[in-house]
Amino acid sequence: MAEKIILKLGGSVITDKKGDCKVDKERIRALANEISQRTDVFPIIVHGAGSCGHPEARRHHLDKGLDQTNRAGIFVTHHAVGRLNDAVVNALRDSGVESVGIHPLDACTAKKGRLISFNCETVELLVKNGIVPVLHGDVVMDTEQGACIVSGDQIISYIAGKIKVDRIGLATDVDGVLKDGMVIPSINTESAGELDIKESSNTDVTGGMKGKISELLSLAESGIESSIFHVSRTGDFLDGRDHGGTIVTK
Ligand SMILES: Nc1ncnc2c1ncn2[C@@H]1O[C@H](COP(=O)(O)OP(=O)(O)OP(=O)(O)O)[C@@H](O)[C@H]1O
Ligand SMILES: C=C(C)CCOP(=O)(O)O
Repeated sequence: MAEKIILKLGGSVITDKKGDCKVDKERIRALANEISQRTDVFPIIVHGAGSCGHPEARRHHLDKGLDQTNRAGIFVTHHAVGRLNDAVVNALRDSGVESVGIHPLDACTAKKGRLISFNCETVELLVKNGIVPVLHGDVVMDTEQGACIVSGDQIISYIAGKIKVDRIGLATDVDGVLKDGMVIPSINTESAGELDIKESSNTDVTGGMKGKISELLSLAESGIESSIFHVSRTGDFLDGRDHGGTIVTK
């Protein structure tokens, strides 16, 4: 039976973070092609927003919640990341991988920026029927602050707590978690405290690498490991080979 995995495609690798919603179609096509060549793994895909969501969310200060002045930001931000989601789904389907987009705005609610509900049964049934669910970071309605931005990393942490998967991998634009330019092969809560993990050099409302590590460390604390690696090593991760990146562990 195929291994069930969660694969995150970082927003930085599927968009040009310098442009305003500039989808990197070539990169997405190449990743879809990599995925289509594997029969031993079945992925649940989660992607970030990159330049299709972060600039919009920042402009409408949605990370600070909703008020009378920024309600238009819901549509604008969701629409931008929705365009990116369509591009990922279309590329997968063009490569022969049957897939469909699942949008957190429609499926989830949050409280103070943290997910409190997400019916994962739809994701499970899609997987059971051989259809790849493609989720993403999104604007989500929030019981306390009106709305918030939920990162793809938080989505991973939530669904991995509900759906049993064999492996979790995050493809990004750096080789892993770095210290003095070198990849740290493995980190846990204790060792991460000693590292200088910063946000992101691009517009990012969800904490960049710092936010990512914090989500993955809480997942690791519950016994679920994950890997961060450079996007060029995605094939290695899919095949279960050494990916040269960082393993986030307990
Ligand atoms: N210690 C560190 N090691 C590696 N990268 C770091 C570190 N500190 C900060 N960073 C920054 O984090 C960035 C990666 O995080 P970023 O959130 O941009 O990734 P992403 O894969 O695009 O994810 P997302 O889709 O959530 O935006 C790197 O490009 C780098 O600039
Ligand atoms: C900015 C939006 C809409 C989602 C952010 O998700 P991330 O790129 O995974 O942090």
